[in-house]
Amino acid sequence: MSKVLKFGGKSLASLHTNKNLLNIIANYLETSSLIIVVSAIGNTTDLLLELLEKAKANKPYADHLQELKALNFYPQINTEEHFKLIENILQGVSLIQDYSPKVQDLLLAQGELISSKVVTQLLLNHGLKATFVNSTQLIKTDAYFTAANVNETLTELAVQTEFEKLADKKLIVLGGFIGSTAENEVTTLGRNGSNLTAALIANYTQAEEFLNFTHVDGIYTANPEWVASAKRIEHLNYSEANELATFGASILHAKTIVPLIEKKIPLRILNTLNPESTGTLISAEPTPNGVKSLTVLQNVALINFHGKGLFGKVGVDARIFNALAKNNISVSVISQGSSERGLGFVVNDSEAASAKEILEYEFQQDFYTKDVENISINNNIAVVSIIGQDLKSFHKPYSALVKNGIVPILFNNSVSGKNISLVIEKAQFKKALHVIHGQIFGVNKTVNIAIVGKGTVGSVLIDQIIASKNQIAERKNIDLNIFAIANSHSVYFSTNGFNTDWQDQFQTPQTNSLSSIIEYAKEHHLENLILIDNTAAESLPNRYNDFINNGFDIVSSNKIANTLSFEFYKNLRENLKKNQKQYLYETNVGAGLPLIDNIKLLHLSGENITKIKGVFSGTLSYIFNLFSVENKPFSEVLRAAIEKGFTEPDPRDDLSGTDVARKLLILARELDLENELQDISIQNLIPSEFQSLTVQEFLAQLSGLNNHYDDLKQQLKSNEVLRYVGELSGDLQQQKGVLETKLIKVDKNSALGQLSGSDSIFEIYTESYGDRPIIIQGAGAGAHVTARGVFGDILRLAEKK
Ligand SMILES: Nc1ncnc2c1ncn2[C@@H]1O[C@H](COP(=O)(O)OP(=O)(O)O)[C@@H](O)[C@H]1O
Ligand SMILES: N[C@@H](CC(=O)OP(=O)(O)O)C(=O)O
Repeated sequence: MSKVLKFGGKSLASLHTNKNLLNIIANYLETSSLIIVVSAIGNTTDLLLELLEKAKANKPYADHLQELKALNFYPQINTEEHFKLIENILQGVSLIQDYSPKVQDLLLAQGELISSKVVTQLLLNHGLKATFVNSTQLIKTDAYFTAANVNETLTELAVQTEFEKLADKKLIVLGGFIGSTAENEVTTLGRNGSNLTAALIANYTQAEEFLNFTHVDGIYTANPEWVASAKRIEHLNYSEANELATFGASILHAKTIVPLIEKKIPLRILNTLNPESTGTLISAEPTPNGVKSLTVLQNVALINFHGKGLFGKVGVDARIFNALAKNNISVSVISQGSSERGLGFVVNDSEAASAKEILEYEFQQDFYTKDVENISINNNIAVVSIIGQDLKSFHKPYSALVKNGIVPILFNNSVSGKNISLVIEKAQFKKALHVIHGQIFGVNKTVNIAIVGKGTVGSVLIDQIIASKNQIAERKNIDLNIFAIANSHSVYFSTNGFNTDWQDQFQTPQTNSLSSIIEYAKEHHLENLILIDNTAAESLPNRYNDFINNGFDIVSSNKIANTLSFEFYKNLRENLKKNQKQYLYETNVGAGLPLIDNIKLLHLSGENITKIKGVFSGTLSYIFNLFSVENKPFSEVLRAAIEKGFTEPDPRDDLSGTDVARKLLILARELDLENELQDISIQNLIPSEFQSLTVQEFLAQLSGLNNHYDDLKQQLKSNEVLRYVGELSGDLQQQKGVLETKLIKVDKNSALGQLSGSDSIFEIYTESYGDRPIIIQGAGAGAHVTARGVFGDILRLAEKK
């Protein structure tokens, strides 16, 4: 018994330096006779096709031809006969500026004819007695040039007759991919066809094994060129491998597996360049259930057949598929959706136009009676197949896709095996692969983050994410990848994600437009997108919808979006709902304190929140905690707060009460109250004569505030302290609540009175808790706690993705 060994183009690419091919053949030859099937050397087939196209366009091609000659040069092998033919064909094509599929096949076949002669000579030179066989004589096909169908009876006969004659030869070499018609016109079996040649020879010679030497370590869970985290598969059964081949895993020709099944010949995919790898075994042995791999068909088109009048009528489908089959057009995915959508099916894009014509002819009578309305072609699609997927658990990859803005145009599960194919927009196929692969194979899912704002909170957050990245990857299987960092005028990108030295990673901004973040994500097929807004910018919230429409969730420490008009607030939420996206802003009130989520949950669970009251501002907390108990003028306390960096650059932004009012409004809207900022009664702590000063003037005159605040302090009883509070009350079942911010006197033994440092406190009164409010208290400001809070929101989103 013999073994069939097939070597792909890349395995032959550097024959002079690469000893692996010789070693592999010599090793196997010690224990078995061998039939070696070879593809054309390197990218010869692609070069030949390019030459044809150049000649057809009447462009110069001499350089290209030279490249081809160099690639196929081997001493002692006279390639003149082949190159004469190649040059003649190209001259002819240049003259008439066209070529037929028959001419294409004759030209391409020269690649495999040369390589099989070269490999024979190489083996002979190394003392291995190799015999060359011209495979165009063995593989008999129909005349469907460029993708000819093998005539199995004639081929079996030809192979067996030839191999009987060669019974005493232990090492035979032949070219894959090529054959000939009954009239001896040269044909090819379609791209990657050498695998099919090898499988047929294995069948007809009853080989014990088919070893397919390629340049990757085996079959992977997805094309490793597209999905870097794809894993090698140890074992596939025939039916899985067949689905894989049929649905586009270009590592196998679509028809490779069938000839092996009949005689149960095992196929092993191995790597010529890495002989250590055990590769992938394909055999009749059963394998565990579950998804095995993802494949893509790219050169396809979707035909939509609209014919409401015909549905329900017997025999329509048969008419469609018979008409196509008669013309040798095969259909890979079929979906008969709702009657409005008619029937959709996928064909090779090169056959789409003739498929349409054939059907228009077949159904001309039905067009006339208006039973068929329209037959259209969509070339802008790809088919992603999930091999091994059953319908039971399909909802998971499906919803992962939808969350990433990829809505399949149609899908079906194959009749031939466990496999679901999705027709999607061509531009989205790589992203779809990443999303499904991450979802199914439990390998880490990547969450791609763009951070706008690299001030105090922004930069602390970036450091925090980078520092915790590895732990999160290990514990949660989530890879947090910061792909963009921006401020109001510059955007910086990093293909592999920013890391510890992120500050040095961007010396010059790559662009200044925030839209480029969206473009970059599209171009790089990034999935699971989050935009972080760590700015205080008024303008950025207006861009949120752009990001949401393009697949981003939003996390924001910026309060603006929640405090613009209620109309804006509502529209944003409607758009989030429409796009199934989320917007988290836990840090908008109380920085890192778990406030908003708790209020949301209480409200959602039907708990009637009757009042929320508290010290919402860490800055004002610090100022009045200190001022109330220490014997210091107000200006001195305020200066201490400024020096500690607790205030905004202009402290009047804090003292005006607007920040507290915004927080109050955000909480009110969580309770479904439709208040506007203007509805809030805000006590401005700046006496009117100080309100129109410049910042510098104001800072120079702080002591002017002392009299006013001393007066207030005088009025305090011995057990009282001052607190600046926000309060939300009224009938909260109504559309609007009563919202006010004010400086009040409280008992120093009360919860509010006991507040210290720059802590915030929130008292949440509800019907069930009566007059004992839920109290949330702690550091309510500061870059570190705020960044932690934003980080918490990111993780919340990442886990749901
Ligand atoms: N699931 C998959 N596993 C491994 N490789 C795949 C897969 N799908 C597609 N490929 C592609 O198949 C290529 C190998 O097949 P091919 O080019 O025919 O090799 P060769 O020319 O060496 O025979 C790889 O470069 C890889 O990109
Ligand atoms: N040379 C042909 C046939 C083939 O199978 O090649 P490879 O084994 O290198 O994919 C092609 O490029 O399509």
